[in-house]
Amino acid sequence: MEIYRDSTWILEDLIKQKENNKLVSGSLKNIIISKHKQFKLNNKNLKNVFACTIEAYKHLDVLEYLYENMSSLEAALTKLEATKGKVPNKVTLYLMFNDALFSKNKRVQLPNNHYLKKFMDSINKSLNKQWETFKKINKVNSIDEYLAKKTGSDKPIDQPPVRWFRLNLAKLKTFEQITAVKNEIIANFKHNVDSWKSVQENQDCIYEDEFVPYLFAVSMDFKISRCKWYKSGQIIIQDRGSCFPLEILDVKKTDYIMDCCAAPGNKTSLLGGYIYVKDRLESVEEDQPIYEEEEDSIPRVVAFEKNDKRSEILSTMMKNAGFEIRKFNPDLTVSEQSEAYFNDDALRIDIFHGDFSTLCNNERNKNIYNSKFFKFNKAILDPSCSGSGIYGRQSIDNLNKADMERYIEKEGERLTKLSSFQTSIVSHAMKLPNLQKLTYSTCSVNPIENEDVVIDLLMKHPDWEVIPRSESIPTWKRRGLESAFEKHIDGNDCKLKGMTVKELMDVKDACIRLNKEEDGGIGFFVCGFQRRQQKKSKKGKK
Ligand SMILES: C[S@@+](CC[C@H](N)C(=O)[O-])C[C@H]1O[C@@H](n2cnc3c(N)ncnc32)[C@H](O)[C@@H]1O
Repeated sequence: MEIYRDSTWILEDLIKQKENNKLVSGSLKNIIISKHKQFKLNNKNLKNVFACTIEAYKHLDVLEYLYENMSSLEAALTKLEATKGKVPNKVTLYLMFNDALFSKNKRVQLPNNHYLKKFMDSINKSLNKQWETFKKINKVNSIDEYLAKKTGSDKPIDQPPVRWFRLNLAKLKTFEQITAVKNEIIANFKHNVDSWKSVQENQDCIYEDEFVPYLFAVSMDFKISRCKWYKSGQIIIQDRGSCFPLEILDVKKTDYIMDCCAAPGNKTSLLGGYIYVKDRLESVEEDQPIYEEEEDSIPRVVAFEKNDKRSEILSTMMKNAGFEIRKFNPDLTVSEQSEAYFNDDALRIDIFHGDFSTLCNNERNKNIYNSKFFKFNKAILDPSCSGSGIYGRQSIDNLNKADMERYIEKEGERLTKLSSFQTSIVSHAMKLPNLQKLTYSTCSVNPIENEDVVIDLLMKHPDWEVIPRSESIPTWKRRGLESAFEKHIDGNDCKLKGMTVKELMDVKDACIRLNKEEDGGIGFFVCGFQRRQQKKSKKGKK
């Protein structure tokens, strides 16, 4: 009964959101997990509660119809109240109806002698009869057909076409080790193919990416989490697009880099691997350590995260990935430090549990900027976004879209807010005097969060320009969305202040898009920016 009780709380909350005209956003899985935590529910039931709630939520209108139209229900409930003195509420009934009609074994999850199981058995016939009527009215043969008809989607599967993983350079201490693990992984597959599409249906194939070093794609059926390299932390699951910002940032040994919106930390750990390793890989002797002693103990990578829980996740992820961490609170006290943080050969990452946009905003924060942060010359900005490029949202998006008018209105408001937040956080970074290069990225496919933000930033910050295509993964074909730039052109003129049509098209070319599925993974957007070189004055030239 605990499963139905917990699922009832969560489903009631989701229904309330819907009734209050709030669109449910994010993946349904994450919503349910967070509600599970919010209500402090029994973790052992999470999997069942998840399945039970998600299915009932998807079928809500059908369950409402059955509840309203089953003529014998009222009498059966009255009888139950007379004998037991209690009746399940409407939402619990929805959940039990859903299990009885649409679960795999078409059974409610209760022991045979439970009074509610007996109650459900007593109404089972009329429930099925009402469901038959519903199918007839809607001219469908199954619940899946009904959902497909309602949402206009014929795609029941919402998962990436392949799995991507990369070597974790922080755990591979010599070039020899890197090569050995890479070769061992490849040898585990029968075929080393030259396109990610070839691995899709074939568990025997592996693809080594041509754009990101040490990144591989394998079939979705290959269980990465079961293999020894994953268990030992030598490989990390990371989508292709998510690795692109670091390729554009062109990490050098002399860099000091901020990851301004870091949790859960996929890009931070990739960055950590690159900054301590990458530019030494080519020249290093086979059996020599790839890490050199640092000249000082000033952190080279700092990661900001303002959310409490996500900041915890970030620290755990960094430790698991092999980094020594030091963690600061918003009041700038050290809250946690790995024992080996100050060891000479430690790969250090500093984590700031605080709001990046307050950096340098007041006297106290200026002090930090003027000390440790003074050296930071590059930044990654991967702020919160609508997540419209990620997987696991299809059912929730389709449900929202079924109510199209409300969807368009609410989604429009939400995207406008997100877009102005995204512009403001990158704007803040652009004002930090020592920053020379940064990347802006989202896992959204909406131009308002992507190309529009890029244009907005260029208009607000004439001292910054985009990193040109020639330095931004030039061979990647899919660049900025045509329509997002065309709207700024009037005949032969660019409507944007101080920009020619040619310059605008160069901006389009500097942007990179990865289309969901078509490019092998999540939908992703990234654009690099650099501070314009100061033109030398005539006096200086002389
Ligand atoms: C899209 S996620 C980052 C994903 C991460 N870059 C990765 O690759 O794993 C955005 C993160 O930025 C955090 N965030 C949003 N605004 C922030 C701010 N002003 N300061 C610091 N972190 C912020 C959010 O809490 C969220 O964890």
